[in-house]
Amino acid sequence: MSDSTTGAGVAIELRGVTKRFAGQRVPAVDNVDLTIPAGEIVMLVGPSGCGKTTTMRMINRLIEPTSGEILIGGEDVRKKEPNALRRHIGYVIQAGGLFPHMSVAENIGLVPRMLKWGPTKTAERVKAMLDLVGLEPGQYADRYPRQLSGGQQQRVGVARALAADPPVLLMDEPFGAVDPITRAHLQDELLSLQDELSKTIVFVTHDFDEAVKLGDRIAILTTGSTIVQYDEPAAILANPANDFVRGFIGAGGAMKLLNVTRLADIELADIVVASRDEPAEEVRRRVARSHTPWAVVLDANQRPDRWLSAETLEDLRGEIGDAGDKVHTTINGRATVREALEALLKSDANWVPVTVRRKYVGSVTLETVQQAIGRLRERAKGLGRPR
Ligand SMILES: Nc1ncnc2c1ncn2[C@@H]1O[C@H](COP(=O)(O)OP(=O)(O)OP(=O)(O)O)[C@@H](O)[C@H]1O
Repeated sequence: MSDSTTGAGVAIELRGVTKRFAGQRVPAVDNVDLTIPAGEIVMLVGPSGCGKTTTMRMINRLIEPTSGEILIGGEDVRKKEPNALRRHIGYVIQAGGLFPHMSVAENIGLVPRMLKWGPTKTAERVKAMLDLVGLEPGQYADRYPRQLSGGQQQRVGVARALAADPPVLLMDEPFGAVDPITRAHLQDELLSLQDELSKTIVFVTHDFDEAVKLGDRIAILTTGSTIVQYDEPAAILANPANDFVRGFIGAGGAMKLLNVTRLADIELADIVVASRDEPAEEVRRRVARSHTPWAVVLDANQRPDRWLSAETLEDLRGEIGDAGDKVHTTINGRATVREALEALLKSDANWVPVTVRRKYVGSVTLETVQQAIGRLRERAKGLGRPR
């Protein structure tokens, strides 16, 4: 990692990392191996005192490991002077960790100033960062942290961490001190920021649901930062390694799995598709051979327009035309299986057409949802290898 390192994320690797604090019988972090891929959000989840914070703080050398090595972008962090290292690693802690005697602008401009960016470039950057985190610069730049709400302080904390465009962001329970609604907003904002920025983010949390929502991967840790399971959220939900992980997932694991699975990623029901200018006879024959006693009629732009039951088809002669009932509900392929389930339960029909860029791609039924869960479980068994 050179001094000029900024921008998109780089991989972080922990190799046999141990931290033994003076006077402690057992190490706080015990021989941990962990690879954090570039540009991903990795969540460290585990009970209080298991060593999450210690693990994270060794990455930016706020704590020095007793043994083992930590590589960022392939370079050993010990080769860098700690302060220089930290200028290229954003760090966000609970309540933002802002300096109370500095204004918002001074807090955000801290690292750019240390990097000797000059007043004009720093001021521009402060403004851009406030915009990025949704705070009006004219209104907030000159305030002091005590004049901000908890959520606003947290946003400033994120803005400060991102100011020098570091490739790596360490976030230690950053949203722990705000109310649940603000917390959900901040989580959504972090995800949309990450869509733009692709940083490598290590994020400590107690909250498994937060881990599922934000993480590309989740590391579930126990005493000594020992990794019990490290995988994608869907794989952990579908196939928890043991009772300890099951305990973390808590109640409703199957529903949480539906929350992280998109319709575009599951096999949809193959309902008979018809067009307006087709002879009803043809469609009737296809429906008779299919599993579902109805057909979906697409318009000229491949959008789901109407649907025809087998009974309606029975009496229909000639072209389909305007026959059948209007399709009222459709769902986008980016929606989660849980949202589809809700749409199914709300609608009168027992199926909902799925669209991608407004074109019909398949349908979702209760059976589709059930099969998807089965397949996710199967796939997770294959994915659930230790990494
Ligand atoms: N400076 C220190 N000196 C001695 N022991 C320490 C020090 N810092 C942490 N520890 C111990 O190391 C262990 C791991 O602490 P750490 O703060 O990393 O856990 P954590 O998982 O982040 O906990 P929490 O979720 O409660 O923040 C704990 O047993 C803690 O008491």
